[in-house]
Amino acid sequence: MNRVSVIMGSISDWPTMKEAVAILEQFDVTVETHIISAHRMPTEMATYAANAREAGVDVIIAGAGGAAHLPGMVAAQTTLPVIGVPMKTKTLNGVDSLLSIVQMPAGVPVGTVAIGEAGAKNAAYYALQILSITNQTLVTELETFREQQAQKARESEAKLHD
Ligand SMILES: Nc1c(C(=O)O)ncn1[C@@H]1O[C@H](COP(=O)(O)O)[C@@H](O)[C@H]1O
Repeated sequence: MNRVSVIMGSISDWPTMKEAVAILEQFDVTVETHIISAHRMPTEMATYAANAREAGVDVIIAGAGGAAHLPGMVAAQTTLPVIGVPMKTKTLNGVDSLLSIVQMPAGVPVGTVAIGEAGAKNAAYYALQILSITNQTLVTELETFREQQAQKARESEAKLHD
């Protein structure tokens, strides 16, 4: 079974990152969650990232806020796909997190999504789409999800003209 790792710099990121976990759990994948900070737990972070592929992880979703170095530092130590989720912050509205995550040097990519909960949700869908390259069940499930989403939009369109 496919495995997605959802990691975050602090427990204070959980209200955002749980949105990603909730979506992943609706699909046929195993999810693991960890608090791992590049700043506060540099040794554990390096060990985790370096061993993730061998441990059976397929995709890493990493959320962090402010000086959000976690996604980039994890990406530096693995060739697994890393998706970065910038936390919304009180001081700079998450622009600090976004810029810290997105501006990686060439050769060490972090696939960066939008700030906050919408970003966390899209990180989950993006991880599922990556996994669907080799998982036909996920292809079918994602197509069903897209159709349900379209149906809801059509219904709201119809309500607008009631
Ligand atoms: N950006 C990082 C990293 C890191 O990048 O290693 N470790 C913690 N943090 C961030 O600090 C913010 C405040 O954390 P606290 O609420 O624990 O003070 C969180 O959004 C976390 O992701």
